[in-house]
Amino acid sequence: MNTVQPLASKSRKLCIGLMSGTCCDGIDAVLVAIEGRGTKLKVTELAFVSIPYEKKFRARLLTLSRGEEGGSRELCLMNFTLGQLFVSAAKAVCKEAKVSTSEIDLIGSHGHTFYHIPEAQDYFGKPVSATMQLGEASLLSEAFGCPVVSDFRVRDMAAGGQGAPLVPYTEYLLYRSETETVALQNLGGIGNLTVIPKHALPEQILAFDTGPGNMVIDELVYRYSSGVESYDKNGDLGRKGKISNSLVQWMLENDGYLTRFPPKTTGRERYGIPFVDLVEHQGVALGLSPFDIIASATYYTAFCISYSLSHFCPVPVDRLTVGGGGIHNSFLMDELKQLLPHMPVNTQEDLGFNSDSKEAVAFAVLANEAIAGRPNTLIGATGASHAVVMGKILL
Ligand SMILES: Nc1ncnc2c1ncn2[C@@H]1O[C@H](COP(=O)(O)OP(=O)(O)OP(=O)(O)O)[C@@H](O)[C@H]1O
Ligand SMILES: CC(=O)N[C@H]1[C@@H]2OC[C@@H](O2)[C@@H](O)[C@@H]1O[C@H](C)C(=O)O
Repeated sequence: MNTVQPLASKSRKLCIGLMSGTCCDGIDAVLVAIEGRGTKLKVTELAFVSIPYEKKFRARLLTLSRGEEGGSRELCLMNFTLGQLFVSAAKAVCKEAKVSTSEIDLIGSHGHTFYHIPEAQDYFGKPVSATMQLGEASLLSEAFGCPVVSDFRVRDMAAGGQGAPLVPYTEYLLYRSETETVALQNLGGIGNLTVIPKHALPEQILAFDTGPGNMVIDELVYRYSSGVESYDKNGDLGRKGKISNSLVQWMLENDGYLTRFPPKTTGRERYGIPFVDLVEHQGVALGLSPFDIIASATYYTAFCISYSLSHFCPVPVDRLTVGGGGIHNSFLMDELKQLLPHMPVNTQEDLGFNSDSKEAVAFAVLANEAIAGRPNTLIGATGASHAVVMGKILL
């Protein structure tokens, strides 16, 4: 018997979406009311909270995920510790909305991407894709007593996909247009682009990771502020520097990801500390100041987006809508607009959406589709052989 069926048919559900992104800055929790599903979906945001990780905890999580220290015991503990933090964030968003936890119908939790290797080799030398999201969802199930959907990416990988990006399916449901070809750029730790041609069918949508979003900028700022700041607030530091063509050219030549054709996805494994070490070393060798290096890294993020739009887009784009925390970096936004002089660039806010809650909303929506047994992936985003129902359902 399918015990989620009555819930799947409920006309209006109160759902929580939970996300910890590649910036590793904390947990985003959103409470939404969801009516309908598929192209009939209606989502109303009721409350949103972002609970930052404590500095020491964040540093340990990053160290552990780089595999430099820690072992099986700590990995096991981290899964449950994150699970508890997800419970606290979910409770906090209920409090913010003045909704009791017993009123929640459904939770969709992305967890935290601990490691993601879409193109690896297994022990026997065969190609394999693997990914691991932490944040034990059973703790949410126990705390809220409602169905919880989690661990979305693995099912897509099992179907031959890269397990990312997943938000584009929800962008298709919420942002498609009958009159325009819409492109959506997310500026999180990683940048990712979705192109939705006008009147598109799901299989006509293209989405992929463009390269670094804020990840390289954040790490540089962290270093130059001796750990006091973790991002370039409003882009003020980058704006003080001068973009170095030589450093940008060097980044381009040493990137190895940007020029590859989609489907493709990337993460901290490529643009994390080892990459930043090289960028910083090269910047110093070129005689650049910290501000110049931050400015050049910021420009590079914008360059990757404009390169991706001009090289990989199958159809002309009518407008670009940007979301994710990077919209608050006005230097980055200005550079992006300058690189795309003929394209209208706006933000999610201009369309009445919240940039910061978008990914958390997406995982509530993906959970809502999963409990109805509806495929919730796009093959043009992940490269899977067929669309699948992602998410493990805890009843
Ligand atoms: N006021 C601000 N000024 C400049 N940058 C900001 C500001 N606020 C947030 N950011 C940037 O946004 C980042 C967080 O963005 P977001 O929460 O969208 O990333 P994420 O969800 O962790 O990443 P991903 O989408 O790759 O998983 C911060 O690390 C910072 O770089
Ligand atoms: C493996 C992983 O966590 N990938 C993230 C990352 O951060 C942004 C980009 O790379 C995107 O592909 C994905 O996240 C969003 C939520 C997604 O799946 O759409």
